[in-house]
Amino acid sequence: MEQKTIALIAHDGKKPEMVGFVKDNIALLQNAKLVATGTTGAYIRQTGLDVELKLSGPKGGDAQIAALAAEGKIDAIIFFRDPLGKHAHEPDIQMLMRVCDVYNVPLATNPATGELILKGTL
Ligand SMILES: O=C(CO)COP(=O)(O)O
Repeated sequence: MEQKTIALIAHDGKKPEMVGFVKDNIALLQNAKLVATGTTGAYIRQTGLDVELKLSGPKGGDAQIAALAAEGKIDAIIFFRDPLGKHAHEPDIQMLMRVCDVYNVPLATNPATGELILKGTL
């Protein structure tokens, strides 16, 4: 079976939750190729997993991941947004979610859905 590609993204207020999610699901995630926005990816690397780092979200990382999704190069996106925060790159965030809907790419925005997606994808 071909290796699946999972994108992982978390806003600052959600990075601890993302690291916890990755640790809880490390056995599944080890089977995948991982790609992440820059700062999220740096945290995930600390768990020992190999992850390709894109630019930081506010510097275009969300847009890079959206482009990969549009090209059919991503099997699922796990994106823990901070519902309490305001973001200068909000248009990029909306664009990423829109691209997921255009191309029917599974998108989880919380750990409960993220776990279901990992179990169904990996
Ligand atoms: O801003 C982000 C998603 O919108 C995440 O970017 P970082 O992982 O670089 O913090």
